Amino acid sequence: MPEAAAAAYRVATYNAISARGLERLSASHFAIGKALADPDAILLRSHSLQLAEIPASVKAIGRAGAGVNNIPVEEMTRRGIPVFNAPGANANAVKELVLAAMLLAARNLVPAAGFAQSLAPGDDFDKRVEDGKKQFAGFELPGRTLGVIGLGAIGGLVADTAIRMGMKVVGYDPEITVDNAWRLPASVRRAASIEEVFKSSDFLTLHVPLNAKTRHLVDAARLAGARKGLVLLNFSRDAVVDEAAVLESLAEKRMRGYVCDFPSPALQGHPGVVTFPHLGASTEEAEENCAVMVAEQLRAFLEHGTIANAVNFPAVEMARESPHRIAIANANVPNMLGQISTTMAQAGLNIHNMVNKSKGEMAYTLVDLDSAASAEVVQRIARINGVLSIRPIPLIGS
Ligand SMILES: NC(=O)c1ccc[n+]([C@@H]2O[C@H](COP(=O)([O-])OP(=O)(O)OC[C@H]3O[C@@H](n4cnc5c(N)ncnc54)[C@H](O)[C@@H]3O)[C@@H](O)[C@H]2O)c1
Ligand SMILES: O=C(O)[C@H](O)COP(=O)(O)O
Repeated sequence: MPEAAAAAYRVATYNAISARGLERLSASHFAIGKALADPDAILLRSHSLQLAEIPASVKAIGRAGAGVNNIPVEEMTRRGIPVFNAPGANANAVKELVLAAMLLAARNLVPAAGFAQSLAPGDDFDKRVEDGKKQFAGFELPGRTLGVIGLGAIGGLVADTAIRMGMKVVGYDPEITVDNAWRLPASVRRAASIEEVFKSSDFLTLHVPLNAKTRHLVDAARLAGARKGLVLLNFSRDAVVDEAAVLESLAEKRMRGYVCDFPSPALQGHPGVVTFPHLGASTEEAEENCAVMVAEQLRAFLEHGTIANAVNFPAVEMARESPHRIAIANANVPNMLGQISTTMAQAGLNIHNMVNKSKGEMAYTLVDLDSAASAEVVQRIARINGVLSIRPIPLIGS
């Protein structure tokens, strides 16, 4: 995309982002380019973003997808930079791949297809087809139990579809949101512990983010308590599973199969393992949905300071009633608003409208002023202990 000469904002991309999303950042206001220098925002998918790639000019990061473990989120919070993602935008794509994974494991489709492809031509071709098929006889899904760990956007859809297919579903998610709980079919059984899910599942599917609590959530101890013949499905992240423990369980014929979206040297060529090249969100629809959602969120933040779907910032909306808007990220401690508004009052600035929201240890404030704040006032606010970032947001014409 050509760099607009007078663009108000610069966006550096670190992965291919769907054109439908980039179209939301109009060329008149946004210069977009691969690893563009001095960007106001970074837009990426799974690129593992290093701190050295995040210069001081960056005001926001947009992840066109769900997982943000490839972004140094805690450091961004300390710098007062929101990290946006696209919750739910690729959930259907992942759900469909999970269903495919269950079906291919139940019917031994990968080795069966390999067998059929490998048959040499010859007179007895049909006989060899019929003789060979008995090695691949499988089982059907209705009546089998699916365990779902993580009942968010993807886990919820997988649970719902499995119920519709006649499976029993047992779910585990101690941090489930009220909205996600309401969306679940009533017949999803709530497990009291993660061990109960392992014990009662024929298939177990993981839909949690990768973080300190979920790293090696599937380990040797939990697999030892799993139902014999378990098929484990991992479309979450590689490190949610201890691969060595899975390979051992497969070797001892306690587990039936491992289907995952994360190939690794240790898994290569292993019978009982099927891997895909991180394909979960790679559909035209999901790529568009994610790019459009995150581009809109970045645009709203850069142009107006409003926040939707930031993983580290509160949601903040405020109708634009003044061209003189200031956005401030600050520590969520007493008297921050008092100090900010006093500094503005001392400079003779009148607050027209204001909103302040907090999330965990940080807070975010939008202020519409009746007149412009000078660079000196902005600097004075920036120096208040606890202010993480401050940004005057001029109203740019359409
Ligand atoms: N394979 C792919 O291409 C692909 C695509 C999309 C997402 N993902 C992965 O899937 C993850 C989930 O995506 P989502 O859109 O469903 O996210 P989500 O935020 O909607 O759902 C995650 C759920 O996990 C739950 N959770 C967190 N910690 C937990 C724990 N210790 N035990 C049980 N539940 C826990 C949360 O409460 C939440 O309900 C992403 O973070 C990403 O890593 C992979
Ligand atoms: O977390 C996600 O959204 C997925 O892992 C998709 O990653 P991708 O955008 O690189 O396909």
